[in-house]
Amino acid sequence: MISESRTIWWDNGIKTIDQTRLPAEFVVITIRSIKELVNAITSLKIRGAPALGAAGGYGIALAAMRSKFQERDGVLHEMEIAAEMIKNSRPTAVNLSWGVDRVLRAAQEGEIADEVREIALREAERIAEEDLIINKMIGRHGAKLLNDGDSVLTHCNAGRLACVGWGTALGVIRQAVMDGKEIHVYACETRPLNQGSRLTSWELMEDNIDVTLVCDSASGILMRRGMIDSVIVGADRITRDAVFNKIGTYTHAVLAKAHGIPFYVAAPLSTFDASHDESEIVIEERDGDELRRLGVTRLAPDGVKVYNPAFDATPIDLVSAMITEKGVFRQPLMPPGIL
Ligand SMILES: CSC[C@@H](O)[C@@H](O)C(=O)COP(=O)(O)O
Repeated sequence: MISESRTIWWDNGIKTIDQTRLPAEFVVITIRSIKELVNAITSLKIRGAPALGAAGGYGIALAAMRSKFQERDGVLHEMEIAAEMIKNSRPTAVNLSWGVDRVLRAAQEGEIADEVREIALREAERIAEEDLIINKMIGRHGAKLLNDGDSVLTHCNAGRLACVGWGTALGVIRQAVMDGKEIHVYACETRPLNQGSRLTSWELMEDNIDVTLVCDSASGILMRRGMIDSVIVGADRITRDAVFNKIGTYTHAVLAKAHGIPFYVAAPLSTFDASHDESEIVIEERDGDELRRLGVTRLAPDGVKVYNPAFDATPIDLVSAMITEKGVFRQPLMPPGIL
């Protein structure tokens, strides 16, 4: 049975699965303040571009609901302050600011405070509901690229946990399996925070999809031995010239090119940012302790210098096709209306 349940929803606050506790524990948390939301985003309790889009939208609704102001402008002002805090919590994934701005823009239409609140929550719900529908469309378009018996390599977690449901890269795989194809997935562990081992392998096993966990640097041997038919990853932002995704994605893309293996990027149109080039995008750098330690276990000498970028940029000429809700795009790679 393939899971269609939602990973983020509204119920007197933002409800979501705490992804830092998987796979050991499945815990649903309730976020009731902007401070808690920013903490949940920076600590990766909520993560993955489309899930961040929904969280950003719900965050603005939360700011509206919690505002004590009786006047429209007071509520909107508090929402704008919250918007800045939320957007600054993770700079690379464009969906976060996209979700925040979309709800903020819609709420401007409200003429009185209560109407602002009502519109904000309605728009946030719309983003979440649309995400599920869009991911299903991505899945249906992308599944046509996979053949019965294929082995697919994926990196990080671009599954239902990273979205409101279904997933982008994993949504393509889910759909292919639902279509009756036998698909085998190699999930890269995704150092340093192990989204591949903790989340992707858990999620696929829950759905009885055949998955083998490999360390990130095993992709070369797998490709050289002819064990990979295609690579499918998600994206945090797609500029005119590059795909930003979890650190390590670029390495798989270069290897795929060298071995003549298709490298696919599955993402909604909301992840495309055609107004920028690679050079203009800030890549989030995270705390060095993510490499120095694993929980309480020391992995490196205390104080060793660490460079810990959370994402890398893959030049788009390494991408074989973009899989979006509007279809699969090869030449040109950018969907119509994006540029
Ligand atoms: C559909 S999710 C696409 C990306 O957001 C995903 O591949 C990724 O890189 C997530 O990084 P993370 O740091 O775990 O938020």
